[in-house]
Amino acid sequence: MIIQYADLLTIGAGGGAYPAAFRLARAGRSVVMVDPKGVMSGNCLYEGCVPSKAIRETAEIYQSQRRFAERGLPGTITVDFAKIMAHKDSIQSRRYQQHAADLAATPNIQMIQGEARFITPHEVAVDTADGERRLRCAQVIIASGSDVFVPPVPGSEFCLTSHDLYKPDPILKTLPERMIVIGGGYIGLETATFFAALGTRVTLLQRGGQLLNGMDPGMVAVLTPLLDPSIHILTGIDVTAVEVTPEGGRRVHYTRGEEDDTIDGDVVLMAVGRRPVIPAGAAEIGITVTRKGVAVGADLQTAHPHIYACGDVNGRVPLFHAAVRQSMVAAHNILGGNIPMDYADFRHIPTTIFTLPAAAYVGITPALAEAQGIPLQIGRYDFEEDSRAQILERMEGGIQLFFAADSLRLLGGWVVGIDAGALIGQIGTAAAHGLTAYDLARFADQHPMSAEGIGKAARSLF
Ligand SMILES: Cc1cc2nc3c(=O)[nH]c(=O)nc-3n(C[C@H](O)[C@H](O)[C@H](O)COP(=O)(O)OP(=O)(O)OC[C@H]3O[C@@H](n4cnc5c(N)ncnc54)[C@H](O)[C@@H]3O)c2cc1C
Ligand SMILES: NC(=O)c1ccc[n+]([C@@H]2O[C@H](COP(=O)([O-])OP(=O)(O)OC[C@H]3O[C@@H](n4cnc5c(N)ncnc54)[C@H](O)[C@@H]3O)[C@@H](O)[C@H]2O)c1
Repeated sequence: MIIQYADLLTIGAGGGAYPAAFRLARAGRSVVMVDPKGVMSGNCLYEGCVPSKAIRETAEIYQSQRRFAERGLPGTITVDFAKIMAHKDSIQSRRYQQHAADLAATPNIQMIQGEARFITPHEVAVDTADGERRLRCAQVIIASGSDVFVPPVPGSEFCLTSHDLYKPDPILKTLPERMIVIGGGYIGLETATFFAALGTRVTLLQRGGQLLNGMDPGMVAVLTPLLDPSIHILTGIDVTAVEVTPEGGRRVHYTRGEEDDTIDGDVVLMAVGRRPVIPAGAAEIGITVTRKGVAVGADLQTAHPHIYACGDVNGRVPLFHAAVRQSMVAAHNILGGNIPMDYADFRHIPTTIFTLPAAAYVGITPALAEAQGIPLQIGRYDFEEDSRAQILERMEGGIQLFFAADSLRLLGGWVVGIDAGALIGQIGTAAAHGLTAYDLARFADQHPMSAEGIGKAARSLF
């Protein structure tokens, strides 16, 4: 057993861990990152954001080409699924090389491939291929992230998960003719639209009455009719079993209201949520763990002020950029001697559902405003009248901005349609920094870019 000392040890090496690791290493602290993957970036690069969006962008280019077949780009592009997946894999491997170079170029920081568990609040054991290592640590950041949740449905082992689909060298090798998606959240709905765009016949089974459970029903109502009508969406579904058919396909058994029914597909994607990954020993050393994950406040400290929990593991806002910002907050508070000097702003984190088309939101939207009794003034801009949307032949959707009725301060917004993921960042920055409808209305954003719609939405109030 080797005993090593570290000023900071991170459990995990994803977005919740490495920004703090690099910040502290640059400040001269000795840092050790532990992750069974042995590489940086966690699940975002391994099986999440980057690989899924690599497939999305390819599917969108394919859609665009077909839209422009009658607008000067005749001819047929065909789908070579193996090459699409190879492109995805090559981006993952390029980014891993980039991260390895960053790591090699930074002094004071070491990566250990292994799984960490707590022995005491200041001692962590790491199980590696070569046996156990022990580290004494002044500070710890728990950033062990989240993992696919597979419900206890008989036959769920016959389903694919996002891990199987998006990991390097994924299990799915050919484009399925028929895909059944269980779950109409981020992963289920995004993946359904990517595969439908590539030519798969997709059926999506959602438990509740609304897709994208928990998101503003007004935004979901704008998005839903814009989704590919070939996607067969069934809501109010309770999946009861999955089985393999004699032909080697999959049959999903479900109940809807009083009725039992089945549906057949070539593959089934199980996408009903993720669960936090809690390192062994955490609860035993006094860290509070709830169903959502490790309990933390906006300072990211756990019950032990020298132990922080950042990213998906705390269940606050399970998105990559949220994890990165939390990691930086933890780094600042460590540098401040565990007396908080920085806090995460959980209210202004932009969220994009990268469906085709996409929807994005930030801050306070009408459903939340109503629940909190906040009167709103709403600024609207319709992409029907937008020059870039017309150029791209993508005039569906638009921008809505939500202002406090008394001060016209921007509280939030949503975008459905073109450039949603880019526009929501600009809206989020404005809301986080207290800009008003007057500020947005007077800013000369670029023409002909969709961002000029933000100023136009603000000017719709005057
Ligand atoms: C299919 C999919 C698509 C997504 N798309 C987006 C997107 O477009 N945009 C977005 O913002 N977010 C997206 N997300 C979410 C995003 O991936 C996460 O929010 C982000 O990865 C969280 O970072 P993290 O560092 O908290 O955790 P993770 O990325 O989960 O990293 C945690 C790491 O900890 C390691 N670990 C676990 N236990 C231990 C242990 N005991 N010891 C040592 N190491 C351990 C794991 O191996 C893992 O590498 C997506 C997720 C999925 C699954
Ligand atoms: N664009 C992005 O930023 C992005 C993309 C993908 C994933 N993510 C992250 O990954 C997390 C997990 O995504 P997810 O889609 O797995 O979870 P989710 O919580 O977003 O959605 C799960 C959906 O499955 C439904 N469901 C639950 N049980 C069901 C059942 N038995 N039968 C049918 N439907 C059922 C729920 O009603 C819900 O709509 C997200 O919370 C998000 O943090 C983010």
